[in-house]
Amino acid sequence: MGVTSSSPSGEMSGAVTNAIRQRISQNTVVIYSKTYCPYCTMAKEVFDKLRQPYDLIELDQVQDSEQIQDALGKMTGTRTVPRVFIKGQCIGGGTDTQSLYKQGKLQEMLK
Ligand SMILES: N[C@@H](CCC(=O)N[C@@H](CS)C(=O)NCC(=O)O)C(=O)O
Repeated sequence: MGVTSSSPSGEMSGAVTNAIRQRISQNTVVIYSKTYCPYCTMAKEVFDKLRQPYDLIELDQVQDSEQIQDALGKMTGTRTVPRVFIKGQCIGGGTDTQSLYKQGKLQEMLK
């Protein structure tokens, strides 16, 4: 994310939040995930089925993951993974993604 760990915490969290905002505004679908998380797999499988590309951040494989999760918690009200964004809006986690898909609402959101 290009953020140094030596930044004061306020500056750091602002930079992390800005980086998330930039990412979700530049990609139709963004998934903040962890490689071993079954709910994350559930969300990824839905978009794979739809052949919908997504920007994927595996938080167990990046630096600053705690700060990113904190920022996601503040932005979306939930700190768990996955955090799934469509067109800049958080649609929730894995169960939410699957439920929206089954109702056909996810497909509508992607149009
Ligand atoms: N109901 C949530 C459950 C998500 C959940 O429990 N995720 C776990 C990982 S499998 C989590 O975020 N645990 C805390 C953490 O990894 O920081 C969903 O469907 O997304």
